[in-house]
Order: sequence, then C-alpha cells, then structure tokens
Amino acid sequence: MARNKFDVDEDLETPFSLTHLKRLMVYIKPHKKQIIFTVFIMLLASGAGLIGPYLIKQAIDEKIPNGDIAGLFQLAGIFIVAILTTAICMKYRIRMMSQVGHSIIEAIRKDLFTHLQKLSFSFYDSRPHGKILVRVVNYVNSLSDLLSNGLINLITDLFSLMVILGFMLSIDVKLTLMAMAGFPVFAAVIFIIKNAQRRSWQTLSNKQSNMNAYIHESINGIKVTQAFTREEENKKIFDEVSNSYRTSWLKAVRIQFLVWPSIENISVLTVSLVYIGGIAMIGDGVSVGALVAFVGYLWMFWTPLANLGNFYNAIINAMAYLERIFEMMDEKPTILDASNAKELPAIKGKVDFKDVIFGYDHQKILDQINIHVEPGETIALVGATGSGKTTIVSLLSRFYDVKGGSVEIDDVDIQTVTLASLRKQMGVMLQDPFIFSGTIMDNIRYGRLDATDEEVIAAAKAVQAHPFIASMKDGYFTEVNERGSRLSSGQRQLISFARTLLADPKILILDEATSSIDTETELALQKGLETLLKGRTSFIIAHRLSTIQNATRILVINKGQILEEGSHEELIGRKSFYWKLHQAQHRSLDVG
Ligand SMILES: Nc1ncnc2c1ncn2[C@@H]1O[C@H](COP(=O)(O)OP(=O)(O)OP(=O)(O)O)[C@@H](O)[C@H]1O
Repeated sequence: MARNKFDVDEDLETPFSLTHLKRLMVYIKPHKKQIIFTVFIMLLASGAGLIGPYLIKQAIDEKIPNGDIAGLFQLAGIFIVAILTTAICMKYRIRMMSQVGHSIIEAIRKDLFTHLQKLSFSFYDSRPHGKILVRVVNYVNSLSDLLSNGLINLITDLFSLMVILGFMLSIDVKLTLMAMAGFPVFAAVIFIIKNAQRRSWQTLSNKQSNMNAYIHESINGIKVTQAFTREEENKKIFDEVSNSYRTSWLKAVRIQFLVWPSIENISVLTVSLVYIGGIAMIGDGVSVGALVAFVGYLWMFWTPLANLGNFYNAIINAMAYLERIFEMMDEKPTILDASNAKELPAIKGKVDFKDVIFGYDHQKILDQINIHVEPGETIALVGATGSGKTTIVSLLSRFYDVKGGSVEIDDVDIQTVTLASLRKQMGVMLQDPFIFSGTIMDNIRYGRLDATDEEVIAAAKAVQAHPFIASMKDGYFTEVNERGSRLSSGQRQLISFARTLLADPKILILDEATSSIDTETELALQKGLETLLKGRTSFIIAHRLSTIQNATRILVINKGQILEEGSHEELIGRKSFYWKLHQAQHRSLDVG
C-alpha cells in the first residue's frame, strides 16, 4: 500500500495477534539463563521485602506484651538483613536486565537493518523514508522498557501477589475475603479500557511516524525550502503534525492514567472496609497485631496488582510498536532469487530485451520493447523526459521485474540467475549519484573493497576526476559528508563515475553520467571514454547529444516505445526525430 505522504496514517496490514509476542520470544530465548537467574534473585528480593508486616505482627502480639527486648532486637536484625537483601538484589537486577534488554533490542534492530538492505526499490518508492527510520530507531527503543523490566516484574509481581495472599489468608480468611471485594472492580476497569488503550497507542505511533517523516523530508529539502522562503508555511505544517502527535499522546496517556487512580481508590476503599470489619472482629479471633499486619499486607497487595496493570499497559503499547516492526520484517522483497536460481557465469555482454512490457503500477510505462545488443556495443538512449529511458536500464539490473517478455544476458533470462551474480557483473551509475559519508577514496572504493589505492586513483584519472581531487587539501582522503553536499554536482558525478568504473563491469550503465560536467572536462572524458568502454557493453542515457555521437547505436525512446534507432550518422541522414533534437540543441548552443 502506498503511504507516500507524511500526513497519511499507516494502515496495519497484519491484525493484532499473539504471534507477535511469540516472535519476540525468539529474541528473548538466547538470554534465558540470565533471565531465569534474575527472576530467582528477584523472588528472593520480594520474599525478603514481604516479611516486614509479619515481623511487626510478631512484635506487637508477642515481643512487646512479653517485654522481650532481645526478641525485638532479633526481629530488627532480621528486618535489616531483609532490607539489605532486597537492595542488593535490586541493584543486580537493574544491571542484568538493562544488559539483556539492550542485547535484545540490538538483535531486533540488526535484523531489521539487514532486512531493509534486501528490500526492493518498489518498497522505498512507496513510503517516506522518515517512516522507515522511526520503526528502526524509535519503535525498537520503545520496547526497551518492556524488555528490561516488564518480564521480570511480571514474574516477581505474580510471586509477590501469591505470597501476600498467603500471608493474608494465614492471618485471617474472613478479612481476606473482605479485602477481595475490590478485585472485581479492578478487573472491570482493566477490561473496559483495554480496546481504547490499544487504539490510542496505535494512533500515537501513527502520529509519531508522520512527524518523523515530515522532519526527515524537511531536512532533505531544506535548501529548496530556504530558496523559496517556505519556512513559515513549513512551520505551520509542522505545528499541525506536531499538534496531532501531542493530542494523540495526551489521549493515550489519559486512558493509561485511568488505571492508577482506579487502583488507589479501590485500595483505599478495601483498606477502610477491612479496618471497619477488623476492628469489629478484635477479640473475636483477630488480634491488634494481626489487623496491623493484615492492613500492611493489604497495602502491599495493590502495588503488584497495579504493577501488573502497568505491565498490561506496557504490553499494549509495545504491541502497537511490535506490529509495525514485524510488519516491516515481513515485507517481502519483490525482487528475489528464484528457488532454482543459478549463478550467472562470467558474461560476454550480449543483451536482449524481448517484447518487454513494464509498469511501476497498473500504468504501462514500457510497451513491447525489443533491443538486441552484441557484446562490446555502446547503446545510447535518448528521448523526452519521462519517456522511459531510466526504466529500461533499471530492468537490466533487475531493480524491477518485467511484467511481460524477458530480459536476457548472453541468452540467459536474468530472472533465472541469482541477483548477486547478475549485479556483480554490472556497473550502474544512477542519475542521482549518491555520495556516502567518508573519504573520497572510500566512496570510489565502495563497490570493490579490495581495490588498491593505485587502482582507485587510476579510475579517478580515467574519468578526469583526478585533477579536482588532487587539488583538495587532503586529496583522496578528503572527508565528504552524506550526499556529498560539500562537492559540486559535477564532482559528485565524477566520483560516482570512477566508482562505477573501478568495479570493472562487463556491462556498464551510465544514466546522465556527465550531465553536470563542464564541456571542457567532458571533452577530455569523451576522449578517454572509447578506451573505457572497450570490451564492455554499455548503455548510455544522455540529454546532451554530443555525449553519445560515437555510440554504436542510438535508440530514440518515446512514450515507452522505441521510435527510431541507428547510428548518429544514419539518424541524421534520415532527418528523423533525432535529427530534429540534434538541430534544436545545435541552435540553442549557437544562440548561447
Ligand atoms: N519509481 C517509480 N514509480 C512510479 N512511476 C515511476 C517511477 N519511476 C519513474 N516512473 C514513471 O515512469 C515514466 C518513465 O520514467 P523514466 O525515469 O524511465 O523516464 P526517463 O526517460 O528516464 O526520464 P528522464 O529523462 O527525465 O530521466 C515516467 O512517467 C515516470 O513518471
């Protein structure tokens, strides 16, 4: 589903199910030992923590009336040991569970990142990148609390509840039944708000995602924003996006905070009830010490119960995030190796497009394309903007799959070979050359990590990039930032050209590779290009016709079809569409 706008909420493609929790278990399992040990430690801690009211009962009912000072000291000693045990266990638990929680988060994030690297172009075409980012960073982080504390708390709170209930029952069964009167009310509150809570957290994650997408888009487009002085307008949009995030947050929190006050009220009411009933029962099987100890346990009883309520909240929130995370993990790459895919042997470079039909969605972009290319030929694609040139070459690297017909290399259908063996033998220079953060050397070496510095420099020299790189302060070791914003567009193209060439591909695709390069550099590059292209099959897309005059064949693409083809001389001789284009460019150059 297309979600290609920051203010469009994402629909969940998978409904809520317990399978998300089961899948989470796969990440939790490797830490089973530490978790079990921590649970054991925590059980010890909560056991020690619960002994307090029992000691008070002993003191009030036995030691004080008997004037047993030594006994009182003994009880105090036990109490101190219990408190220390609890403190030490808590410290261990915090350290251990932070480690476990973050290891789990790291593993989830690693899997997500690895999966993202495999997803096809169509996935990235269909959604704002900010929405992808928010899943990998924010949603995964949001699981941290649940993983670090939630699970352990669940077990220890359940244990505490049992122990407290045990103590309460051992003190007095009637009082315990009185105290339990609040329980159905508590269960009803939780049940009633459950769905509203889940929906509110889903909405919140949508709004967070929208806000992230807008911030991401705004940062990417900041230069255009400033050039068109759109700051005020953008601020208004941001206010709207941010306001809707705030509103949904307040709503989610309002619902969540219904739990605590409800528990507080229920606990106050039950304690009052127990006091009233208990006082009436004093002397009738209930001692003062027993009543004080019972109320002590009753106050304690609601804390783990409230914690369980909070754990339930945390699970509900985490579920909203888990659904998004697993939905992305389940996103299938549309371009995959066939089950019986073979390795593409070392190619010679023969290429055939046979009756190729293609569209990005339902709209047909390419209609019955037939191209036959012999190894070593240079094929130029020219034509109007949006006519389908980039689309044709994208099919050759299988960035998208054809909808009809086939693309063959050396008579092998590219859908029958592994993607890696296909793409390793192709060099693609995309229209929008991407520069990564790092040095110029790193950027050129990007596609062939084992290339020596000398090979990198030779590639740069071949594409005429060497002079400008050498003139920089740190030469090839100059740091460039992401997208290469410290470089000119021509410089970015030259670096990207060198990167493509260094990979030494048998088939070379150059999409507007030299469009931003000055005429003088381009002329020098043109001279070397013949040597560079020798022995390689190449596809060159260019609007500047001077770039492609020496191509073996020029294909003129119009509305997804090949309008005409031939060498430069043939097409000029035919006074065709190409001739018109050529004339027009010459005229504009002359005027210029
Ligand atoms: N990722 C995409 N998703 C949907 N439609 C697309 C996508 N990429 C291109 N198109 C559409 O396909 C058509 C052909 O685009 P293509 O990029 O192949 O044109 P082109 O001839 O290379 O244009 P240009 O000279 O401007 O680079 C256009 O109408 C464009 O709108």
